[in-house]
Amino acid sequence: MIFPEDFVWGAATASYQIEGAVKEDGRGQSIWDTFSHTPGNVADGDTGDVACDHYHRYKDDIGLMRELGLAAYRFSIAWPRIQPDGEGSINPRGLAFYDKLVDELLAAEISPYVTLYHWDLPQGLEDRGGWANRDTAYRFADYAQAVHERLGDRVSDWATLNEPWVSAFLGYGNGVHAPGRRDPAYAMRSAHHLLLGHGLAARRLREGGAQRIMLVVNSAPVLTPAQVNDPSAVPDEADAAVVHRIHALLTRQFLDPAVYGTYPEEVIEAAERNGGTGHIQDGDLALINAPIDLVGVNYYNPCVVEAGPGLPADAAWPGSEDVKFATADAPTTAMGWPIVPDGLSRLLVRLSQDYPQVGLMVTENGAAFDDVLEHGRVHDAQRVAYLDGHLREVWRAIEAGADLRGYLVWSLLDNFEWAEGYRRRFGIVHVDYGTQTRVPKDSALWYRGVIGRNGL
Ligand SMILES: OC[C@@H]1[C@@H](O)[C@H](O)[C@@H](O)c2[nH]c(CCc3ccccc3)c[n+]21
Repeated sequence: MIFPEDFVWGAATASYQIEGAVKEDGRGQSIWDTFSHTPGNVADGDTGDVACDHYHRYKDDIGLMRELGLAAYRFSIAWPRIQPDGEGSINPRGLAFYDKLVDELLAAEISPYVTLYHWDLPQGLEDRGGWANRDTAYRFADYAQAVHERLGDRVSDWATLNEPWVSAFLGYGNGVHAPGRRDPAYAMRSAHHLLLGHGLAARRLREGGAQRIMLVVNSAPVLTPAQVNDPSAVPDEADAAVVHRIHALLTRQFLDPAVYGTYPEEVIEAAERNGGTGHIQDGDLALINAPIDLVGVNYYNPCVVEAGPGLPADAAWPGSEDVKFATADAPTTAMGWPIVPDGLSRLLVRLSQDYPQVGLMVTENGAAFDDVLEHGRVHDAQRVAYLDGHLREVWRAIEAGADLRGYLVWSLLDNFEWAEGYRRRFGIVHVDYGTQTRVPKDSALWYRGVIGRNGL
């Protein structure tokens, strides 16, 4: 299976998960600093205070990327390094770090893919309402413009947000992520203001001459248990209604406004059930509908649902009523997520049909397994099998006509896995957090071969 000539092979990370140095060079506090330092929120009391110490080790890490032959590296910029309080004057030392990072990547002939927001909102903005406050969307556009003005001459690929669904529904809906709010009305408002921030920022980026702009979403084919292994299975009426609604809330809630300037009716209905639609102002959808070039797709597993009693209160989010999130008849990763490779091709083909105007890029795909470092090696055969299986599906989606531009594995390094802390390892490179030693796993060596052959 040989991929297109210009197919982009890379890896992805995010600022709070790898950088550490949380108080260095004027960095302000983020909601993840606050959340991780609040006892009970993160497994083992882990925080991102040190993480992979990438802030100090970025040159060596880029050397690793070069050895693996990566063509692209997706990373996120920590807003609190650029504007410690989320607005106002720019912190020159914060911006200087990313300036050096970009130059080091270019020197290694690796294309920088910048994510402007990967969840580390400045705490100062959260103190003023965070994403539930409409003003935050405008602060985000100012921040995006300031970063683009400094890096836009060398960075061509810009993602505004990483996974607004997670920011809104895990951050403000069920509170398992920062800022840990449990308010369904706030969740609906936050989802809208994140989209507004995306649209406003995308316009500033385009005005500044950005070459490619993307919105990155967590997405999945929404399937009944029977459909997981039998695509021809026909769900009953109740299950079909749940599948349709969850697809609307998980994926269409974000891609329909961005690509078409419309909300699915299921989103309006969820808002009407949770605080109303007063936050949606005339003209907002036109602002959100800023032209973008690509949709970034983060895929890990299908979303398996059937009609049922709904999530318990501490896990529920607007729209999850009457839904039972089922398990699939499939092996699982260390996260308990089902391994269903053809879910990726089914998703990519569906998105290419629903949103033919934009290209697609797999901006995250990967798996956590209980890796063992022995004699200086990590024989992560399960991760190789996971990646191999999913890459075959990416190839099939291309064969089926999807405009797939590239694949970025999650993640380059083992890192801070949000509420799971450091106990879950997604990296193709092992990190010993005690010594900060990096060891490429077998999956990294395998991936280097895939890149060298441009295929499987
Ligand atoms: O959980 C693995 C990765 C995270 O480390 C990335 O930062 C994030 O972009 C990302 N998104 C997803 C899929 C949605 C999800 C997010 C968080 C927790 C569970 C599922 C998986 N991942």
